[in-house]
Amino acid sequence: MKLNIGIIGLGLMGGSFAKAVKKYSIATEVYGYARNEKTKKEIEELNLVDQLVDIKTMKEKCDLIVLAIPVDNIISMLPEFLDIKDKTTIMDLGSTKEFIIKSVPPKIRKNFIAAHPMTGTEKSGPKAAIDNLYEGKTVVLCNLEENENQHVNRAFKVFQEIGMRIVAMDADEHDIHACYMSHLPHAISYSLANTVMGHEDPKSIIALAAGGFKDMSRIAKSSPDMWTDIFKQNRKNLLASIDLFENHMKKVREMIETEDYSSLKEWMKKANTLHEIL
Ligand SMILES: NC(=O)c1ccc[n+]([C@@H]2O[C@H](COP(=O)([O-])OP(=O)(O)OC[C@H]3O[C@@H](n4cnc5c(N)ncnc54)[C@H](O)[C@@H]3O)[C@@H](O)[C@H]2O)c1
Ligand SMILES: O=C(O)C(=O)C[C@]1(C(=O)O)C=C[C@H](O)C=C1
Repeated sequence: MKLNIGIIGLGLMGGSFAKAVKKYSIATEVYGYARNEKTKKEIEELNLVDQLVDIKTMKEKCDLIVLAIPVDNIISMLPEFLDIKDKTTIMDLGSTKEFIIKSVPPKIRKNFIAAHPMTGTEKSGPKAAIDNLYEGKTVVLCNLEENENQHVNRAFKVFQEIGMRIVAMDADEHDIHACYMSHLPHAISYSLANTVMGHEDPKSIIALAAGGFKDMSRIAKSSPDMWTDIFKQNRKNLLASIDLFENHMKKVREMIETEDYSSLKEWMKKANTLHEIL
């Protein structure tokens, strides 16, 4: 399958997607769209796309247009695509799905594939784009029954050819799972980073931080632009998950305070079992 592919937003996800479709010879041509001159220069220096174009040209030339920008920006850009051709597939890679799908204008709903690749890093921008980000990873596709077959088939082919496993799911269900396995961990990592920086001076952090703290705080480096939008769009689920997490913090605090070490050990043993399945 050879497609003209347009990518809007050539940061970690979009830039890595460009690399993947080139590697597997899926694209005849890869077109990119970026807003500012600094980003355009970076994209050109990194040779991420064949050509940088405007949205109008992308709509004329592309079979598949991929939105790899923060989730609120995806929603605000949707009206731009009201006049795409029937055979053009448009797809987003956003980390939330319910709000985005609800915001798709009915006229282009059949064209719009709501995708969430369950892969990434804490880095952002064109320089963060890497080879093999998608290979062997899972992509969640939501509410596919609202899409026309030609667009579903095209999305399946592209993701399969870049080596991904596909899971289909309802958007509301997706947002709950993504909350517990991605959004809550980010809220915890940001909280941990701020807690430690509020107590420890930079010199001590540099001298003493070891693997455990580095592992737990890696994702606290993630882009505030991207994550503010995600927390906003998945607010309801995130609030519920924070309540459950706080219950565990209260529980561990209580077991330590009352010196109930046998319960503490059982609680830890239960947590150990996570890695029997992961
Ligand atoms: N980072 C991850 O681990 C990860 C994983 C899965 C999904 N996602 C989702 O993928 C999307 C992109 O995330 P990313 O990590 O690639 O972010 P990123 O910051 O690395 O890249 C986004 C790029 O889009 C540009 N951009 C923003 N608004 C734009 C607009 N209106 N028009 C054109 N360009 C615009 C930014 O300048 C930036 O270069 C987000 O929706 C995010 O939720 C991210
Ligand atoms: O590995 C990382 O650094 C990530 O943050 C990737 C990660 C996550 O695992 O939470 C981040 C956002 C997603 O939408 C999907 C994946």
